[in-house]
Amino acid sequence: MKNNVSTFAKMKANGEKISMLTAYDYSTAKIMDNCVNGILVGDSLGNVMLGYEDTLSVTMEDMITFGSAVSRACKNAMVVVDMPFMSYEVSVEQAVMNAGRLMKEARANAVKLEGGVEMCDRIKAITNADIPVMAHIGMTPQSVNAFGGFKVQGKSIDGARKMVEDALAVEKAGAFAVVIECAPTELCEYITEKLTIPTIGIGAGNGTDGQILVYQDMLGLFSDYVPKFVKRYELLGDKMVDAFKQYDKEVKNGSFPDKDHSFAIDKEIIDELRKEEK
Ligand SMILES: Nc1nc(=O)c2c([nH]1)NC[C@@H]1CN(c3ccc(C(=O)N[C@@H](CCC(=O)O)C(=O)O)cc3)CN21
Ligand SMILES: CC(C)C(=O)C(=O)O
Ligand SMILES: [Mg+2]
Repeated sequence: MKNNVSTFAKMKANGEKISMLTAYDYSTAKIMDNCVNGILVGDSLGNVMLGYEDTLSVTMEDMITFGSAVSRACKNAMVVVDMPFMSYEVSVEQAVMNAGRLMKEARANAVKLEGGVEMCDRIKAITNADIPVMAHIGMTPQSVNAFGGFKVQGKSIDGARKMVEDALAVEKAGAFAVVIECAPTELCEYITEKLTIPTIGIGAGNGTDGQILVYQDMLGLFSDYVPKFVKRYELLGDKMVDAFKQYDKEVKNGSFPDKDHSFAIDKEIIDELRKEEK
């Protein structure tokens, strides 16, 4: 059966770590589906799929195009789709409408939105519509202009207190899990102990209930920037360069395509055709 909100709850209760990665397309999601517990169609697609400098330009239509592609591929992993910037901030009504679109049109199993205490009325209303909500606190990239950059959060006593408040508030509002991004290890550990819902960390150390990374980052396919928290498990970008250059060489020296990758015709037929032409 497909993983769902109760799978995640049980895993936390059993002390089992939860693994998540992002994916944005059918082919990648199909490969990933049986490897991790959950797949996030993140608005980070703005950076890694569309080449924007941040996530602010990502639209509902983008999330539906990429989200539905991933949903079509997943039979095992729970599929969570990010709500893009300005699709939930305006009002509770707007938030519920757009969360509903991600369920109906992207066939998400849950939605994710950024924000703590100030987003709790949205989290409550979406949850009341039976749409599971994953919250996202700490360094929330849609607030890059308010933060003045992608900076680690929660290092001061006020910042740490605010993050604990945010975590407790999103749990109370009904979130089934919470992503904590770019925050000190011990703070995330403390929050994880205080919450009954699973915490999923990115740049949050090893004390959270689960982890998430952007798949292009962990495969070495994205080089615009490499945050400190990214571990590159492969350097597929280098392997792709090798393959692309080999192809270019073989096209130019005529060794591709060979007979095994070409279609044949009876010699008599081609001879006859050539005769007719003369
Ligand atoms: N490819 C990709 N990976 C991500 O993890 C990611 C995205 N895109 N797009 C949306 C956000 C943006 N994220 C980012 C972007 C930059 C840093 C970064 O440069 N951090 C620095 C400075 C930290 C500090 O000094 O406070 C670092 O060294 O990690 C971190 C997270 C995380 N998300
Ligand atoms: C990195 C994760 C948490 C995310 O929000 C994204 O990929 O958009
Ligand atoms: Mg995101």
